Amino acid sequence: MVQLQKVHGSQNQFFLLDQTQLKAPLTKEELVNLAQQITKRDTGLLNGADGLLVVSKSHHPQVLGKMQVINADGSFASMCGNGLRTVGRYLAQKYHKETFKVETMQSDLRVSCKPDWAQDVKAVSVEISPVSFQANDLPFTNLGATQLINQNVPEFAPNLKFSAVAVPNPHLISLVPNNILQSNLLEKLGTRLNQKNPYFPDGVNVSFAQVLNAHHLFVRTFERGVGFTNACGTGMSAASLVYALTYPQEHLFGQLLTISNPGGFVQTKVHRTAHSYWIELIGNATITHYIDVTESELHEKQLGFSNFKITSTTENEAYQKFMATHHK
Ligand SMILES: N[C@H](CCC[C@H](N)C(=O)O)C(=O)O
Repeated sequence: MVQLQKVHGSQNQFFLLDQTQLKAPLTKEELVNLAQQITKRDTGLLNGADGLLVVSKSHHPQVLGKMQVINADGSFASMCGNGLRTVGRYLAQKYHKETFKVETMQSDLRVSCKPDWAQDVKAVSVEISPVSFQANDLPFTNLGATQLINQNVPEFAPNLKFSAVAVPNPHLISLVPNNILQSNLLEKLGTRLNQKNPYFPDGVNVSFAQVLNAHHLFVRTFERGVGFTNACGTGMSAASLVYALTYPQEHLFGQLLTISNPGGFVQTKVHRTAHSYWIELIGNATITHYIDVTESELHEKQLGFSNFKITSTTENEAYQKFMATHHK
């Protein structure tokens, strides 16, 4: 038997599969097929999810495992902030370690377990990096510049300023007033920039961030390869960086920020390095279900989930209870 987990970070939901359990790891095609089917909100497993996190062996020193991220549409992503917290918790429990690195597409990232936020609400801190504002690192084109930091882009929306940053997956960020946050502009722009368009050939995660007070943002994200999610870890991290750069007089680097989202909240800390930046993302890593299935079923083309044996945890109730009393 093979055990999968259904997990969430700030209610950004994923299935997590540790491939090292398998005699024959799934091929790339089988992983994409599994991700596309299991995440479907109607016919998928447990009302679906936003993506599939695949854990496999890393050959890098001091690295406990490798994380691959597959969006609900089957596209691969170079990074997933909420997902990395749940993978971090998984590897911490598997190897009885508190602080270690996880290999991701572009770099080995630091992960450290934090004191529980509440009974049955585990918390993990992860490193979000590398960070780049260069057009060819997103990529973006046809915006008249090789960097986009707090610029007007009338083609996207009148009167808003936009920033484009790779962390390293691609993000388009705008700090907006509440009425814009509540409008359908984010859905229209997110949809448009994730279909064939002259600006983001590989698509882009689009986030609108509202400044609630000096150390508190609300961030909503339309994700590449998924659509709206309850939270986007890399989106909230990118928004924190853009916010710190936009208000240098607030001296926000190194300050603990609270980032609320439709699924709850996380904390971020933006760090400046000699040549760039990195962001610390701290938040819950919740396991809602354990799922036992035979290895052969995972290799099947047409997955039926009826034989998947589900065991629910009580962690989601604990998370909801914590958010009800702490949601900022
Ligand atoms: N949709 C993203 C990947 C998932 C990122 C998000 N769920 C997070 O927590 O960072 C992309 O295609 O770049």
